[in-house]
Amino acid sequence: MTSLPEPQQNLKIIEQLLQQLPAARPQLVVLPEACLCFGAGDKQQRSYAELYSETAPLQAQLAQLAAQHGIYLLVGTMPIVDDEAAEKFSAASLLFGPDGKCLARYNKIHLFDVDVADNTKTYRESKWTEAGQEVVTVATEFGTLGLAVCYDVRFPELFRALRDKGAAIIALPSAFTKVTGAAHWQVLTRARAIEQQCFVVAGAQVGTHANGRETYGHALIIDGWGNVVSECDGVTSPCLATASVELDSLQPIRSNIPVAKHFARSKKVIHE
Ligand SMILES: O=C(O)CNC(=O)[C@H](CS)NC(=O)CCC(=O)C(=O)O
Repeated sequence: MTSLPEPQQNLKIIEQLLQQLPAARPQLVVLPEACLCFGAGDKQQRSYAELYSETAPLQAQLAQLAAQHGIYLLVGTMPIVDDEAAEKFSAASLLFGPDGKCLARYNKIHLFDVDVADNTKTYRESKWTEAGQEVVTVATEFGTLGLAVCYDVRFPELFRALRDKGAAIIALPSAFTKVTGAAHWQVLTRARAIEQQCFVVAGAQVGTHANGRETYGHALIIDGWGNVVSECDGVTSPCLATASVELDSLQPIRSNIPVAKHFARSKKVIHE
């Protein structure tokens, strides 16, 4: 997506995308980071933040979309507050189930306080975002889903923890910068899939946004062997990358290359 600042306009784009979904169920849809509000000023973003509640208007609309299509809908991130008076919000990833219930919330742990390599831009996400404190996995009818967001992909320890908690698929909604994306996006996402022997489903923002920011796009679905099984072209927007995958394909990879077992052993040497 090339998300706009205003949530209702983005919801319209999401509704159109969902019209194009393949018929197969169960179906997981991973939207990009900041899919409901992108390129707004900090104050404007804060003004769209909701309490985490099934009666909050945006969450109710998203729940209704998940139920209408009978899908697992992972809402990249949206601004969520736990206290109406809070200055900062969580960049929260919410999973809605096919019955419209919110099944999980993950608050982005690693915040993008970064100067991009060519010095064109500085990012200070922690100025308006509260960092997450918890590793989150969630059981679905197709196995355990692990949740991570964008810049988290540079921290393999989080992905190890998700695998330890049983993840078979890791959702990675993102909004990579054009510069870092061109250099690192595919290498990082494939590396995390290979290391943890998990599918990685990485939604992406693409194009030029309201604040002039450029994002890299190339939403990806990667299998547990590191193959790219579907990819958006980095130009078309909105765009769906879709794949039908066999979760059982992880089993031979995991038994032939037993990294989880070997890590349990080496952890003592490395961390103690
Ligand atoms: O700010 C918003 O509206 C939405 N959030 C984002 O765009 C976030 C924080 S600024 N972007 C990233 O984490 C990029 C990571 C990245 O590009 C890298 O690791 O190289």
